[in-house]
Amino acid sequence: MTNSISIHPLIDQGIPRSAEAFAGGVLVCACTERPVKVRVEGPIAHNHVCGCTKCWKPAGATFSMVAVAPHDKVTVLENGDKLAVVDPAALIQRHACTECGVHMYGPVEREHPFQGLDFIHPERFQESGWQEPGFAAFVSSIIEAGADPKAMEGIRKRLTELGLAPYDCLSPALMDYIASWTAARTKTAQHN
Ligand SMILES: N[C@@H](CCC(=O)N[C@@H](CSCO)C(=O)NCC(=O)O)C(=O)O
Ligand SMILES: [Zn+2]
Ligand SMILES: [Zn+2]
Repeated sequence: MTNSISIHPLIDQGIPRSAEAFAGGVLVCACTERPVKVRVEGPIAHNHVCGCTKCWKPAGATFSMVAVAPHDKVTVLENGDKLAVVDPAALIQRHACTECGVHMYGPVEREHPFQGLDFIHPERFQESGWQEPGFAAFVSSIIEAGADPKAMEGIRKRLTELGLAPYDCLSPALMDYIASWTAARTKTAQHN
């Protein structure tokens, strides 16, 4: 019974399809008092579920749900004093609410193919209609968080059933994008 495996509470019953183009919204943390609010202006991209140990997950989830938006479209609206960077050494500078733990936005500031993008968790939007996740990244990494390696076959099967192709890194399209960026940079360096 692959149905008994919880991937993420919001998608275990099937992925909600976005009706129309998502125009952006406000991400809200889980605090009942003084919640942190972050505006994302315009659409999000590359929504996916992620099995890595670093992305924020709601209680009971095996995978996080994470997407990107351009950094200049992301603005802290309220209670930004509650935010702190989880790991200053990480590529993604995850800004988390120090009270409830929800990661609100994670900019990539270093020279990297994702530089200029912020990682966000669409499920924290107070609005609905955001682009649904399209693939599953870092699937093998759930073992690092305690999943039984013997359960992996069933988990990959369930992800596939949900329409989330499982990958142990990012999707082929994103991996090709990263490799193209690296190749272009290497070429430039060789010509200098
Ligand atoms: N096995 C590690 C993998 C962590 C990892 O590399 N995570 C990816 C994906 S996060 C969203 O897709 C990544 O790019 N991380 C950069 C960063 O975290 O700064 C683990 O599980 O910890
Ligand atoms: Zn909070
Ligand atoms: Zn992740």
